[in-house]
Amino acid sequence: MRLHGDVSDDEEEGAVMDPALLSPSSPPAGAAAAAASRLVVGYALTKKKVKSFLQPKLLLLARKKGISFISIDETHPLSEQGPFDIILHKKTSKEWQRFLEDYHEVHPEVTVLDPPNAIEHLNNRQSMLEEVADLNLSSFYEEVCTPRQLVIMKDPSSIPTAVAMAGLTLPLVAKPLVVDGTSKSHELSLAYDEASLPMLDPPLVLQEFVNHGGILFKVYIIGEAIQVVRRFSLPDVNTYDLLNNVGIYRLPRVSCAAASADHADLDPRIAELPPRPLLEKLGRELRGRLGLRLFNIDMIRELGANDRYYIIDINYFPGYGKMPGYEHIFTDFLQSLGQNKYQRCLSGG
Ligand SMILES: O=P(O)(O)O[C@H]1[C@H](O)[C@@H](OP(=O)(O)O)[C@H](OP(=O)(O)O)[C@@H](OP(=O)(O)O)[C@H]1O
Ligand SMILES: Nc1ncnc2c1ncn2[C@@H]1O[C@H](COP(=O)(O)OP(=O)(O)O)[C@@H](O)[C@H]1O
Ligand SMILES: [Mg+2]
Ligand SMILES: [Mg+2]
Repeated sequence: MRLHGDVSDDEEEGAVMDPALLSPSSPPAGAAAAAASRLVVGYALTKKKVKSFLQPKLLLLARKKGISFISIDETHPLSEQGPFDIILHKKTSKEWQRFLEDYHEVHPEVTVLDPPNAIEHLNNRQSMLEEVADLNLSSFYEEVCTPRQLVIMKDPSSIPTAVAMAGLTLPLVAKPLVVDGTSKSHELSLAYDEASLPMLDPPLVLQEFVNHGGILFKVYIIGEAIQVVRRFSLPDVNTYDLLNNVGIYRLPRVSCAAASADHADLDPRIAELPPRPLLEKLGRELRGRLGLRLFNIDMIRELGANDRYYIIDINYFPGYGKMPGYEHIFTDFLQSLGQNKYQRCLSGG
């Protein structure tokens, strides 16, 4: 929280936009930005994430609200950069984790979004869903669960026996166990028959495929704010498909931003968004249990069981840039963190 050198909103409104602020690839110089802002946000994000997240509309609005973004140089000590009020990051290396944790020990006043060990929980497709499995969100009206799944660490030849012993029903979605930001970790396949299972490549999770009318709900969480969008997903698998398909099918990358189904002409029973109170409860519970403030949930609703929802994926710091109005929600969130910190400062806490 900058207590000196503040610039009022009125002054900011009239200010001429520095072109450097409009280009995500050339963030403002640290000291200059810090001097003009009340909230300094350092970021350590991949190039791809910088491009999708730090869009001109976010930078413009942030600037108006007295928030500046500064790129962190990971090769230099963090204490020699900034000073930061908030650090945003999505980097999976152990070195970065240690670097950040060491810095946070010395600078507990800096808000780190989010703690590296909490993020790590989402980098593995088994641990990411554990908290959901422990949730007791099912009510008289709805049920929230995860598909049954099995982890295979090695020895592909043992998969058919392991699947039979776990009582999993085919078809199965095979997903790489570790999610590390590479496109390989998103290479999924669908296994139709038991005999082909040894062709899979562990370590992976095998998850029961759930028919859901081909529509997925992406639920974005930013602190306490929740936004949900519809995306096209995989088509349902029927008995005919099951009887006539054998082998392992590589799945295309589905449910990405280009697959928006928000304006599609859909059967209302399939298109209907999950009820708001359910999403709020889910967001609140998962925020607390995961210890994270920035994530999204991929959710599907079982076809023919209109009140049963399955959570199939949770992503840290997802593609917020494709979420309608994200610039407002995100800057409001950053401001609220700044406010809380300022109040704690005033009360000597
Ligand atoms: O695992 P899934 O469910 O696919 O979620 C992905 C990841 O979060 C991607 O980020 P990352 O590549 O950092 O893992 C993100 O890409 P961007 O960060 O480029 O936006 C995608 O945004 P969409 O493209 O909006 O789906 C988001 O859908
Ligand atoms: N168990 C499942 N049943 C039906 N469809 C699924 C299942 N798991 C994944 N999918 C489909 O595959 C897509 C990608 O799977 P997901 O687990 O979200 O992996 P990623 O992390 O690569 O996004 C989902 O968005 C959904 O369309
Ligand atoms: Mg997903
Ligand atoms: Mg994912």
